[in-house]
Amino acid sequence: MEAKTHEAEPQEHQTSHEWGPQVWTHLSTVRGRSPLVQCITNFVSMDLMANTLLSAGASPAMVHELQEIPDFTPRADALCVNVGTLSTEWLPAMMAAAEAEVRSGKPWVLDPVAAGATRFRLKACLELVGLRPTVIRGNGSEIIALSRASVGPTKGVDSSHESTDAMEAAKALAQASRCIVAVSGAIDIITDGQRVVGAQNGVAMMQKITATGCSVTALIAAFVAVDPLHAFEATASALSIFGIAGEIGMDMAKGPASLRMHLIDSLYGLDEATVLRRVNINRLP
Ligand SMILES: Nc1ncnc2c1ncn2[C@@H]1O[C@H](COP(=O)(O)OP(=O)(O)O)[C@@H](O)[C@H]1O
Ligand SMILES: Cc1ncsc1CCOP(=O)(O)O
Ligand SMILES: [Mg+2]
Repeated sequence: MEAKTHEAEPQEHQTSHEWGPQVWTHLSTVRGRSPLVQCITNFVSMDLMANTLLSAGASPAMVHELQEIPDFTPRADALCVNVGTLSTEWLPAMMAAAEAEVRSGKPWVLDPVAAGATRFRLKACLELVGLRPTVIRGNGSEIIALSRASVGPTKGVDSSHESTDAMEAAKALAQASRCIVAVSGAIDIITDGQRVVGAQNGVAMMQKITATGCSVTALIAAFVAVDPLHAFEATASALSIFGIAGEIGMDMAKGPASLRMHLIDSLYGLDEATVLRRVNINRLP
């Protein structure tokens, strides 16, 4: 039987002013509870993803061996599945872990990296979507490809679309898959198929650091782990917090490499006043 943990009555839309305290509560709860996040992710992202989770106060574990899933996954508070360096050998572990999370009523988050680049990848992503992720987070091109279930010309893991180009695709995917869909970009779009908000934190230089998208997906998993009944709000909070850390990090950075370091430091050091002042989440039409 499928456990029903991550569906609550939709709340009314809030103003940006009202989001601040909620975003701070999500971050403080992650720091206080330190959720264990199992990550089955690509080789490129493992380091930045683990460090992002640690600096936010969560506990990362990169566990991807199929034989370990039955022992390990039930102990995780959330799961992050990322198909960035997908191979035939890894897919069964991703599927088994997702099924285990759903069975134990825990949230899991999918990052469909380069979903539209190859037929193998698209088919795998569609199978994973069928296992009811709590949240899907991709860039504009990935969400469009997944929503249309189509392979096409892509820039691989990078987006050739603005996040706003994927607004309707995101809504359709959220409705069809009954999950939260987040599209990252200059404006991060978050939708449950009905409500749509935009988180406008972050800096463009974050696109020049590999695995920032992967890492914010894992951060979403940590935030949803501590508030599974409000996955929509927790997803917006995670994207906003990561963006704020990027904004503060950019004040000290000289380029992508130092931004990577300062982003992690800023995420670790975020305080309540800064979060309340900088959160920029608004309803979108
Ligand atoms: N133009 C931009 N302005 C501000 N933040 C951005 C911009 N582009 C991407 N970001 C941020 O960078 C992070 C990674 O997003 P993105 O580059 O879209 O993902 P991916 O790496 O999966 O393609 C997200 O936190 C997103 O909000
Ligand atoms: C470069 C690369 N190639 C396969 S996965 C990957 C990392 C992609 O990370 P992100 O989607 O966060 O930019
Ligand atoms: Mg990505």
